[in-house]
Amino acid sequence: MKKFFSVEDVVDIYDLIKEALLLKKNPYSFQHIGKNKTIGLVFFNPSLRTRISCQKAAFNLGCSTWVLDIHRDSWTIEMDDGNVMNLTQEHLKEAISVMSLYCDILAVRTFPNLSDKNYDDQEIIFNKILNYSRVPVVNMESATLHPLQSLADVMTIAEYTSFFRKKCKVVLSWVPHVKSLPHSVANSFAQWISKIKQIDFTITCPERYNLHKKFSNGAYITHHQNEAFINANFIYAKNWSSYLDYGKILCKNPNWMITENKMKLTNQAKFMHCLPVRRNLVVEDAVLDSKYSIVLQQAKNRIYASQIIFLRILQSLS
Ligand SMILES: NCCC[C@H](NC(=O)CCC(=O)O)C(=O)O
Ligand SMILES: NC(=O)OP(=O)(O)O
Repeated sequence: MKKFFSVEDVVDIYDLIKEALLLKKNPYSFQHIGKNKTIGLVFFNPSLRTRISCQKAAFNLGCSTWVLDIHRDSWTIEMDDGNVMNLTQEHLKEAISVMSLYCDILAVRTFPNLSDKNYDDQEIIFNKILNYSRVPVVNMESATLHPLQSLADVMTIAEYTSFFRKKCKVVLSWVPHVKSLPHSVANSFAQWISKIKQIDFTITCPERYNLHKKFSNGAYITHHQNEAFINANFIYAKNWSSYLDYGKILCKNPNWMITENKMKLTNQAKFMHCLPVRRNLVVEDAVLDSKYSIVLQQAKNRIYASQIIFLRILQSLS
């Protein structure tokens, strides 16, 4: 594997999930591969899980890591080309080129601006980073996708379905939020799920909240949340801002929150969320604290999702 931007960089997703689950059983089996290797983790946005699970994954492979939180620790970075840099201190071009000299894999988080749809859709920043880096780049959540999260999510579903032996219904449900949030987690989840043929996939969201067709292709889409929940085996809750009215918050209706009563419509569905989650805005305490919630299993699988990706890249280096 030469880079990890999306599911399209994966040859066989079933194989990848299987190997990641094997790593979970035997996390130190490839400790030799990371000897004298370094993974650089660069954050243009906050993180808890991605940052620490990637560090743990690297540790499991015998690699060292360094982390740079751009806004807290570094110079102000100029992202655009051709500007007179009166207000910014270092250009992305030098910053990424230099950082890539200090590691063997460069993992980067760059959220969308949510104001210029084309700019975000074309992944301008991530593509510049790919271009400037001398080493393979891993996506830790970009303008449109969060593939490490989605890999952990499909691994979690695999664990609860005896590796997809049972057909299952997965529902991605939009939920309310007070902030304008990216589409990356939802897009990426839809993209990965659509590659697994045993999954019957539904997306439910308010009017004008449909995701880009490129990612939601193949899903059954309904604006009636209750209808979507019937017979569901997994409810994946996530807020995103409107895609059509790009980045806008058009709905704050609290009736979209996931409640215990709504979960009763399902087939004893497991509750999933990528975290961080705002309690009693997105989901009721009673659901998050119930035995149906598998958010911590998802978070744990973030380690092995990163680990299998780092492993595949390290194997391709040697
Ligand atoms: N990496 C997981 C999700 C990150 C981000 N959530 C957030 O920014 C929520 C923060 C808040 O609740 O203010 C998102 O939706 O893409
Ligand atoms: N789920 C996830 O990516 O969490 P962080 O934003 O805390 O890394």
